[in-house]
Amino acid sequence: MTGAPTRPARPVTPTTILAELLDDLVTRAGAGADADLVRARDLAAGLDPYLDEHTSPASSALVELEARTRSAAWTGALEQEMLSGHVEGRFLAFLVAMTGARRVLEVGMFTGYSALAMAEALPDDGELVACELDADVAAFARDRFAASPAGRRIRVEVGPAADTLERLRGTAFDLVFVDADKAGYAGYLDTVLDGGLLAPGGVVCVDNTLMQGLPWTGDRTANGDAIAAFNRRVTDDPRVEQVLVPLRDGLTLIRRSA
Ligand SMILES: C[S@@+](CC[C@H](N)C(=O)[O-])C[C@H]1O[C@@H](n2cnc3c(N)ncnc32)[C@H](O)[C@@H]1O
Repeated sequence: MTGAPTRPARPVTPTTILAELLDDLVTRAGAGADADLVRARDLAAGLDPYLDEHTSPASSALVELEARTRSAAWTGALEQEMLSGHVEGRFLAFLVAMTGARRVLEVGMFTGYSALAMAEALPDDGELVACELDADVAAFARDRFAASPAGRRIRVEVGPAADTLERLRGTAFDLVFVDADKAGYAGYLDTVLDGGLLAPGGVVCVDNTLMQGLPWTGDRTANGDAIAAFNRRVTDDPRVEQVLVPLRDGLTLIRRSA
């Protein structure tokens, strides 16, 4: 990445993709656009701003982290759209506080937004272990963690998450947030469940389980297929119960079956 400003974020969630499609239709229809079409566009386009406005604000450290992520010029596999952001960050922080989690594991850290959001909700002696493959983006995140008091609760593990999870076998976490390579999701969940990584009563949160709507519409892509297969596997897995929450690009909460 470099310091040059990059393009505006593109839509990457079912709602924002829908809003963009409807906006194109309204534009194409011109002055004669059907009132119901305009209403459908406004419903879709207004949802995220409404959620933002009515969710408690992010800390100044998170606002700064997001601004720096948005203004960096990303290359290769990384892009600004990977950042989870305000509402999802608040949701994850709420889960940490609500469950009384003391130990959190994150698989896929990027610039550290969700890691720092969750760390801010941990008690003083809490710890968050964040796995990240890319050493440069890990350095970006570490720089932001150093600028926040909650950052000292975060330990970054650089390398393939599968290797880190193997090393962590037997270390229990109260909350696990999976947000890395989609093809790896099933393996991560298996290691977490079978490798002693989930504390009794612990919750696993898995991101992007709607994957831009690809599992039920549109073109086949590797990520869409991986998420479709993962969702089917979890649905059929007698070890767990789950709920798919339509937050941003979909967040599935998973716990062991009673
Ligand atoms: C969607 S981003 C994470 C976003 C972050 N959780 C947030 O809220 O801002 C996915 C991250 O997973 C990392 N990643 C991809 N494959 C990985 C792997 N095998 N092991 C560890 N991290 C991986 C990518 O480098 C990327 O930074």
